[in-house]
Amino acid sequence: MNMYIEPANKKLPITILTGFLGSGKTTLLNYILTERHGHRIAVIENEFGEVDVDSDLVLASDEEIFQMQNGCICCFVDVRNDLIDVMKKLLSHKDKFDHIIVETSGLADPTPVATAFFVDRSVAEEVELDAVVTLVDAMHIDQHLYDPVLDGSDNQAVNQIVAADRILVNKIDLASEEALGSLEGSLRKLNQTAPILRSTYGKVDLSNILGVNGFRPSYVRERAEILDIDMDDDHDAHGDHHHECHGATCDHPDHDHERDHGHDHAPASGLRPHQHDATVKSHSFVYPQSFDGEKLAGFLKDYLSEYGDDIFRTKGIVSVANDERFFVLQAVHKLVDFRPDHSWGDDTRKSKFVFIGRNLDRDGIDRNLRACLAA
Ligand SMILES: Nc1nc2c(ncn2[C@@H]2O[C@H](COP(=O)(O)OP(=O)(O)OP(=O)(O)O)[C@@H](O)[C@H]2O)c(=O)[nH]1
Repeated sequence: MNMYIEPANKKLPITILTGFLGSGKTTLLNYILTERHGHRIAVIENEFGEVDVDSDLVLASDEEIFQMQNGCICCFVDVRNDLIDVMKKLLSHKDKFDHIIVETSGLADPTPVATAFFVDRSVAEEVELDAVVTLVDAMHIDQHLYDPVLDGSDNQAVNQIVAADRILVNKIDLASEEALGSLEGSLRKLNQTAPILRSTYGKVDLSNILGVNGFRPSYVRERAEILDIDMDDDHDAHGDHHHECHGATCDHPDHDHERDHGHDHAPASGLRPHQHDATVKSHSFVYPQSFDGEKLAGFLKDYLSEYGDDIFRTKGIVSVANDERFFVLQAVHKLVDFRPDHSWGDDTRKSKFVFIGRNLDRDGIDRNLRACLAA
């Protein structure tokens, strides 16, 4: 049985626009919709706390805007099902646009929203996640990141930053250079890989946040960049091209096994020091060998269905034996999307995985991954 999804011809890229309440999502969206950028965009908006689902598809110039207002998109299964229905409607006349933006409510956790696209197979085959773009209010974010009320419970402001592929620090007109520097330092501790951009009223070079997979020489690199996986051969400097990761036992100096998404930063706001999920970590694994694709797909599915509550995101670029194409892994909690992409071309074949979450068993993951290497 084929356990991974074969690629359809051309997939519609989806950008998930997230950010805490009032961070400037609608402002950015309006900027995107009025800017000439060559994309024809359909928008799905999810406002928090409104009553009705507006099932009309509203056409606004070249763009299509669809409002979902019956609850928070990340909290209610019904709303996520609505999202799939909306998506199917959009896909039924996809000739009219080439990009979809989903604006989540300010209290949403973007990961369940991203997950929703993988749930429905017919939708999953037609769309792909371009990027999770998280807006940060340069002036107010501290009070949410260090919210003492949330001590010990889920903090959506933190989750939004952790899940980001691009972070846009907005409202820089309201913050000093010093405060921005310190904020960016805090953001870096939460998310070590997403590029951090700055804006006022959402004005940003849109090529940095939309269609970020376009126009790069190496397709492998491009996909890796979207997934924020560093595919650079760190080991060149050491003449160690074939270094294998041994998880916890690996002592390679350049190896990025454990990125600490936890943080005990001193709050700029003067609130008492607060620990956000010091338990959230990321581990990466790199292997020069190719994998048995079926085995790996089976392992990922089983492992994430068992531990996916704690594992927020899993990403990877994978070399599969006897297949010219590199495979892209993108999982959100328990839902796994693992599929072939383009040919490796001139790029060196190697596999790299990133696991982000709590209570990660690095040795166990390493052992299990190794068991899926091609014979
Ligand atoms: N000074 C300043 N104000 C901004 C900037 N960007 C947005 N705003 C203002 O911030 C407020 C909130 O912006 P929105 O775009 O509505 O924020 P949002 O993220 O969509 O808010 P929610 O829908 O509540 O989640 C509005 O009054 C904007 O005009 C900025 O760069 N500088």
